[in-house]
Amino acid sequence: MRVLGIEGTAWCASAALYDAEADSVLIESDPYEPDSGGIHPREAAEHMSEAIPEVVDRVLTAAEAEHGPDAVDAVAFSRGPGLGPCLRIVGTAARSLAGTLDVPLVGVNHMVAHLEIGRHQSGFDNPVCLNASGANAHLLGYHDGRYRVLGETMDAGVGNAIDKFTRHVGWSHPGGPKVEAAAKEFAADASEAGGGEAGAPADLLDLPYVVKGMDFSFSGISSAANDAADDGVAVERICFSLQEHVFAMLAEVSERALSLTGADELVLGGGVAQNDRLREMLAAMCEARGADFFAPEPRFLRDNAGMIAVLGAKMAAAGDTLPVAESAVDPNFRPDQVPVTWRAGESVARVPSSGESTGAGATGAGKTSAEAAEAETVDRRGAEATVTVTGTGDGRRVTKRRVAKSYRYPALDRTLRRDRTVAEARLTSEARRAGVPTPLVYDVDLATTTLSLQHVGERDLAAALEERWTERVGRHLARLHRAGMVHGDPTTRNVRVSPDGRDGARSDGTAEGTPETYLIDFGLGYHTGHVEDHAMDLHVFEGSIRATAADPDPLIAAFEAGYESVGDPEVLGRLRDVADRGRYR
Ligand SMILES: C[C@@H](O)[C@H](NC(=O)OP(=O)(O)OC[C@H]1O[C@@H](n2cnc3c(N)ncnc32)[C@H](O)[C@@H]1O)C(=O)O
Ligand SMILES: Nc1ncnc2c1ncn2[C@@H]1O[C@H](COP(=O)(O)OP(=O)(O)OP(=O)(O)O)[C@@H](O)[C@H]1O
Ligand SMILES: [Fe+2]
Repeated sequence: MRVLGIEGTAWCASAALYDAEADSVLIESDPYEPDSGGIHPREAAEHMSEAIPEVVDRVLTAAEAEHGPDAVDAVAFSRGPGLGPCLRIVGTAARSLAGTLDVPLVGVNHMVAHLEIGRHQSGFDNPVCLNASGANAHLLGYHDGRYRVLGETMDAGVGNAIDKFTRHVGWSHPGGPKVEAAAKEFAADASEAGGGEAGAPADLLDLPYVVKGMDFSFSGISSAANDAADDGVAVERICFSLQEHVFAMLAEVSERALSLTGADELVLGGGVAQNDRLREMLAAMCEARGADFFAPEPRFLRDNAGMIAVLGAKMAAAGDTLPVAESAVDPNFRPDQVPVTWRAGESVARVPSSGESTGAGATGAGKTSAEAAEAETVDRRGAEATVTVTGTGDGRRVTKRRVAKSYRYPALDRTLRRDRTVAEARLTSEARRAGVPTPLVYDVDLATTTLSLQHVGERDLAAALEERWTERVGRHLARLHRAGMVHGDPTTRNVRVSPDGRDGARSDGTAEGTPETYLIDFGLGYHTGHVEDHAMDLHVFEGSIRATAADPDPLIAAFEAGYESVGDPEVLGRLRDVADRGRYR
């Protein structure tokens, strides 16, 4: 099968021919380059109306010269997301070409295409995908016939966040490559001058680092970078610091997604993925956890019609074509709206089956959870920390050590680990005083960023997802919020449950209460009375359920009912806004 693809969601007018038998891709592109500022939608659309027919014509001419008049078996086009005026031009061109050639039309989601080109080229079975593009930034994982959004930016796309800074300092669009060059220059100059530790230049600028579960935010960092420029900080230093913060955030949430889903493959997509430092950090993160990493070559990372044609061929082969009457474009087309027809019959995502031994490096692996619970020592590795359990029965203790992340700039890494260890010790205790079941904190060692904690629960909620537990988590978060705190990372891996315990009575029948669900891992928690921050906690918890549960709705309904019975109804109202805001424009 040969598919002609058309791309033109924002800046890149592109056409491509994918020959599935030969697995070869011919791409012809014509970028729109704004004279000043960022992308102007009207100018971009004018560019598309001139450039799309030209690139299509070039590809079609080449295809027919080689394969004759029946060279094309289907026409695929980017249906969204993107700028409405640009998308409409692409849609019109695709419909008319499919009609002229009398072949089927395929409507492709641009973000799913960014993901699938990496999966196609890597041959990975079931990877988590990080899409790092201009207008977007999100993590996708396949589960039950859809790509779920495991985490995403709460405001700008990663490229746009960087471009916002370069516009501020008067650099032309696109800013990403210029920031990369300036950051490299800063690192080279610093290392010539003697540099800092571990080969890293000294003098990282302190910028906001905002991660909430697997979601993240760039608005604070863009403004802080602009302010630094206004204050006269050298622009190369800002570029270096911007990259170190933004890409470390992306590497961290990617690691969390691998840890939560149990996946051991990561693919990278999108225009920002052309950045060497981002790829280097992700490769280092994956190597440290024993996961495989793949990023396609640059021509398939930046916007291009090659990826549209490749996914278009898979969709056409699955019979997933579009009647013209239903082929309207969608500027807000989300990746999780796409029924993944081309992976039908594949095995479903691996979800950790036991909370006792997920992730690499578990010495308890291969044992049943009962056997592991009896063992003297059990090691587990979360996304941030290694956890060792010592002792038996009620005397069990957990030693949790936040380990250094080699992908992160050393001083930033140390600060994050230290701050989170302090926050976890403090908030774990304060939450308990507010009536939320949490482990007792026995000891804190900041030099080694290690906590000694009471062992609680018999398994992670991820391994026992039931409505009766999510209802309790709702109550616990409501109580926490009423006390002016947020958890910051309330996922199904950060709730422990004791299925055999009974509320109000110990499992041995004595009067002392044994709560059935505990919140753990408060490292991203903080004090706040803002409705917005409280709503974000609920958003993160619901996201972690959607990422792993086969039937999330009843679990979420129970969670919200639990929250409602104790908490502020305004927070549940705000939750709807937060969820919508994460949806990119
Ligand atoms: C919906 C669609 O229109 C949109 N397209 C898009 O954002 O173009 P894309 O080619 O994927 O990414 C462009 C972004 O990629 C950044 N970029 C390009 N090279 C870069 C580099 N070496 N380092 C950092 N950023 C880079 C640019 O600054 C720009 O912000 C998207 O995929 O979100
Ligand atoms: N106090 C505790 N009692 C029982 N088990 C615990 C305790 N603390 C941690 N664990 C276990 O260790 C795992 C990892 O701990 P934790 O979540 O604190 O670290 P992390 O590296 O931040 O992990 P993640 O990224 O999965 O959230 C937990 O999912 C849980 O199974
Ligand atoms: Fe893109």
